[in-house]
Amino acid sequence: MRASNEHILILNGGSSSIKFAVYTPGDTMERGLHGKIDRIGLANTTLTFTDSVTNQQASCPVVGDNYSSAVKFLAGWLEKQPVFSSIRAVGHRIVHGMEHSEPERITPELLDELQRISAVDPDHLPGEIELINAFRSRHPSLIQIACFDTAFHRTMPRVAQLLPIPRRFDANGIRRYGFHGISYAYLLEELGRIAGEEVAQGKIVLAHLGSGASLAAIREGRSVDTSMGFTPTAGLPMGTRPGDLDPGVAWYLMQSESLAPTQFNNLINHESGLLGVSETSSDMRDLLDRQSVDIRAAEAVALFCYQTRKWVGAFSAVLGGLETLVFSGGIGEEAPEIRTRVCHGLGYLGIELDEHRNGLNAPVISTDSSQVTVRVIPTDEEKMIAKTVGRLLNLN
Ligand SMILES: Nc1ncnc2c1ncn2[C@@H]1O[C@H](COP(=O)(O)OP(=O)(O)O)[C@@H](O)[C@H]1O
Ligand SMILES: CC(=O)OP(=O)(O)O
Ligand SMILES: [Mg+2]
Repeated sequence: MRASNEHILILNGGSSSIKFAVYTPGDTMERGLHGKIDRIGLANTTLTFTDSVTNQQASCPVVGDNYSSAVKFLAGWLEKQPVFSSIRAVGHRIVHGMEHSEPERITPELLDELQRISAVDPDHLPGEIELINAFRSRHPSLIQIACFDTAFHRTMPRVAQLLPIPRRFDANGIRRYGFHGISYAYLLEELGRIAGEEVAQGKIVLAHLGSGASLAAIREGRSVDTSMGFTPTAGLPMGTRPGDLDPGVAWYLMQSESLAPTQFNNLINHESGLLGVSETSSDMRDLLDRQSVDIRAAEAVALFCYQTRKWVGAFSAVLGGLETLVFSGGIGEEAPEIRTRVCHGLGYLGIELDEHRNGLNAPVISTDSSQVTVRVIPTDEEKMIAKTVGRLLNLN
């Protein structure tokens, strides 16, 4: 039998942030100390956390200006927290897992493999590997578990995975994988809990609209397609990533601007999307504030809404109809104007928003007579990982 004071630490290593949360395993999966380091690589990198006892927020400056220093700082800071001595396992969000379809205990072999494939997602994997190594070297007895963002989409039919490039590349694993799978798994579970299993087995589009943004088409509880592909730069425009880009643009820029591969990688991970088009910010809040006075901000917002609407339409075709549309992620959960503009003109699909409900970020934002139920469900990747780790270690 497990000791009642055991805890699980969850780490979600993003491209410019690291989120963390401590959970008590069990039916309720109670969250204790949690927080994040954000603005990694920028000035004023800060660790903010919520004290689980007082429920008060505090913050401290992070020493150093890159991902490695943020990882070291976080590991050192967590070790000093009283709860750390009762941490039994660490669960990691690993954004790219290629063929891995299940969560796995992190072994030296798995680490080697992640290292080998880290070039496929240079924006997430190297940082996530550093996080694993930091805890492995400082606390070798801690169990570490990898939960892959790609795993949820392993059910996609072959036609949704194939890339239309020479066949030999597919043999090397160069195909569409899709991401945000931990979030999608959580949203689907929540949908079943809130609306019932019959709804969760229906024709669903899940829209995870955060700094990274994607949509997934779900039927009978399984992913049948998603907007991201071989890497998280594909699909719709995001904070700093372009989404789908005419492949000829890559070659043209390499010629005309003498862009080196690393510069191109930087362009598609850090300089494009909302930031690239607006020339001011990757943050949707800033752009919504500025759109009436700055045409560049207005165009960035319009492009985001237009492309997201296109993906909803495409996925309704993939599913042969649509019954439920779910908005999630920072933008999906908090921006009524974006939801209105995404749904604009989708009446032909049976989508009818109730603007009052939408303005309140209500759980259901469609009208009672809408054929498609449109919902807002806050996602919780950390909780989903905690549940998985608890289940794997028989702690729940
Ligand atoms: N009230 C809001 N209105 C519009 N956009 C918002 C609001 N709150 C958060 N966002 C946007 O959500 C995005 C971040 O989403 P989030 O899911 O937190 O991202 P991450 O991928 O970093 O976890 C940012 O573009 C931010 O501007
Ligand atoms: C997959 C992905 O884009 O993740 P994030 O939104 O955390 O950057
Ligand atoms: Mg995210």
